[in-house]
Amino acid sequence: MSHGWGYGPADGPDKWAENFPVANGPRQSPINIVTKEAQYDPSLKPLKPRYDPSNAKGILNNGHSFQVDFVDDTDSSVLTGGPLSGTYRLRQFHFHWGASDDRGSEHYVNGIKFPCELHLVHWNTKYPSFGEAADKPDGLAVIGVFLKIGAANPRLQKVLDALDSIKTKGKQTTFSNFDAKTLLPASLDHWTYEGSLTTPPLLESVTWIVLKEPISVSPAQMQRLKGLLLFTGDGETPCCMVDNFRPPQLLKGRHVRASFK
Ligand SMILES: NS(=O)(=O)c1ccc(C(=O)N2CCN(Cc3ccccc3)C2)cc1
Ligand SMILES: [Zn+2]
Repeated sequence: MSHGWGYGPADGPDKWAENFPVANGPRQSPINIVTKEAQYDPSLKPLKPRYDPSNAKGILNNGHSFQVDFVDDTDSSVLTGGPLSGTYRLRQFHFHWGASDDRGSEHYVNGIKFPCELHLVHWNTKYPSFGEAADKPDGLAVIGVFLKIGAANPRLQKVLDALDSIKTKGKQTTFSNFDAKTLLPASLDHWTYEGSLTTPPLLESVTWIVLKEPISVSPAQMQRLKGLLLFTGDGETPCCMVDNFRPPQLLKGRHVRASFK
């Protein structure tokens, strides 16, 4: 039983507004980042991700992607700086990808798509929990990292190797001692704008921080992602989980800022 939404013709992004009218709201994500229109903002502070590898908890096939979850009951894995005021705790990271390497990312840069995009999800500790933060305008902060086809990325390997044990929807397994910082590129230069979750309930609560520098992923590593069976629970007709991305949404007057010249 699907949870009502997906990425196919019957339940995909064009249908989401039927159950989630905020889909047509003023601050929806993702967007196409037009770099010439992004204004350098010298007031943006250096981005400071400080993650404790021991907070890694588990890896879950949630039916529309897979996510690595972190213990978030203390401030041991947090993000500060950049456009953020206050402290945001790391909750989970997940990916979006395509059936072929010509698509897969949610954000575009000057109309350019990447084969995959990593999202590291954080919530504002001014609220008592992720659930409380998730519908507040300053509740969440997501770091977006583009993956570009190139050399195999050894830092992805532990995550990819765990996928065989979560082949179908609802499966999860322990996933410990993982430093999410190793998934970030050398440069933390970024674009930032006010947006939303890119999946239902599409809550307009996300400060997006999209890194300019991609990380590499090899074609073989991309194949591992595409082999995931999602959207289905055990016993249902298996279908490969691919194309789990929402297309870019209207800017509606928003401004994108750049942390670099
Ligand atoms: N692609 S994205 O980065 O924008 C993104 C997608 C999903 C999530 C996420 O963890 N949830 C979406 C809703 N879900 C259920 C939920 C739970 C509590 C309150 C409200 C809703 C959790 C976070 C970021
Ligand atoms: Zn995402």
